[in-house]
Formats: sequence, structure tokens, C-alpha cells
Amino acid sequence: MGTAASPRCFVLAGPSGVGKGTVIARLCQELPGVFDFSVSHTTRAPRPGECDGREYHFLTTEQFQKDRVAGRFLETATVHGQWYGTSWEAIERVRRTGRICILDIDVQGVRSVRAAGLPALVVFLMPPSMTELERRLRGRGTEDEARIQCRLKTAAREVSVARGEPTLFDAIIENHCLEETCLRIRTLLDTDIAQVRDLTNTRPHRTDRPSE
Ligand SMILES: Nc1ncnc2c1ncn2[C@@H]1O[C@H](COP(=O)(O)OP(=O)(O)OP(=O)(O)O)[C@@H](O)[C@H]1O
Repeated sequence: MGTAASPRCFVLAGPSGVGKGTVIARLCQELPGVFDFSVSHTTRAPRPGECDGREYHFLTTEQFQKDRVAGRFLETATVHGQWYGTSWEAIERVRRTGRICILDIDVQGVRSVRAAGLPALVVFLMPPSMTELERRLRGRGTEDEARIQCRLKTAAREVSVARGEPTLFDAIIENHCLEETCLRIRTLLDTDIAQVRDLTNTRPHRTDRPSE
């Protein structure tokens, strides 16, 4: 019968420490083979064993800047003096495999996704409270005090954008209970998950005749 449409991307935004990575890891574990990540571009040098196009697409700084100016990236960031970016092409590559491309991006990235008209389910993950967010950030133990304070400030801005501009998102989910959050996301992605299964699992096989 007809060809199944490509599933949408799944965009998860929300403050640092709210649990985006945790939710994504759990969804990937619950639904193996359904999600995938785009391969990012970077100007940093490949480490031993890294392969161009697998861990990253490795670019010179000059080429990266050209691509950036040409609008080839959904978002870019500098970390320790090196550029990193998610290209529209890398996202398309995942979409062509028939899987749901996961994008863990900030609110500015969400605006780019909307402006570009990328088919996506966009969810903002809301902390139950700022106190709980601080508890999670501290509990993770990966940031020093200055970074925690900086993340909490940015978090307050992001939460107020989500509250003030809720139409930017398809859903705002308070990440109180991990199981419930994942269940809600799975429900929102119901049709897309079915499309992945149509596109990736079904080799034509006949059930209307004996097998030998
Ligand atoms: N629903 C939840 N209830 C309690 N703790 C949670 C929940 N979700 C995540 N956590 C915990 O909160 C901490 C931060 O989670 P995580 O690292 O996934 O956040 P993040 O949003 O991906 O942060 P970043 O953007 O900085 O990568 C982790 O220690 C994680 O175990």
C-alpha cells in the first residue's frame, strides 16, 4: 500500500539539569531502533579512533565559518575555543533512514526549527520548581558553584520564555516523574513511532502461503 510518511524530529528543550539527557536515554532504551542522533560538525581535531562522518564531521575553522554564514546549521556553539554545530543536512540524513531524529537544543534552537519549518514535535521540559532544579544540578555533581549559578540564571530565563510563549512548543511537560514524562512523550509521538516501524521494520513478507 502507499508509502509511509517520514516521522517528525523530536526536539527536547529545557533548562540544564531538568533531565533531558535522562529522558532521552530512557526513551532510547524503551524503544530500541526508533530514535537516532544527527552527527555534529566540529572544528576540533579528530581523536585517535574517531572517523570523519561517524563521531563528527571534522571541518576547518574557515569551512565551518563559511557554512555557518551560509545558514547550514540549526545551531552552533563554541566549547574550549572549538566550534560545534548541528547541520540541517545531518538531520535530513537521519530522517532519510526513517528514524526519529532527536534534538536536545536550547530555546534559540527551537526558534530556528520553527522558522525553518522542520517537521518536529517540540517539547519543553519544565522543572517541578527552581529548588528541585538546583537540587538536581547539585546532585549530578558535574558543575562547580559558578557554573551552577550561571545555569540557574539561564534556567529562569528559559522557564519564563516557555511560560510567556507557550505556542513555541507543542507541549510543556513538568518532569516530575521520569516514567510519566516518558509515557507522555511516547503518546505524543505515537504516530511517528508507528511510521518508524512501517519504514524500518517491514520487509515485504507473505503470510498467506505456507513457508515451505
Ligand atoms: N524526573 C526526575 N526526577 C528526579 N531526578 C531526575 C529526573 N530526571 C532527571 N533527574 C536527575 O537530574 C539530574 C540532571 O539530569 P540530566 O543530566 O538528564 O539533565 P539535562 O537536562 O540533560 O542537563 P544538561 O542540559 O546540562 O545536559 C541527573 O542527576 C538526573 O539523574
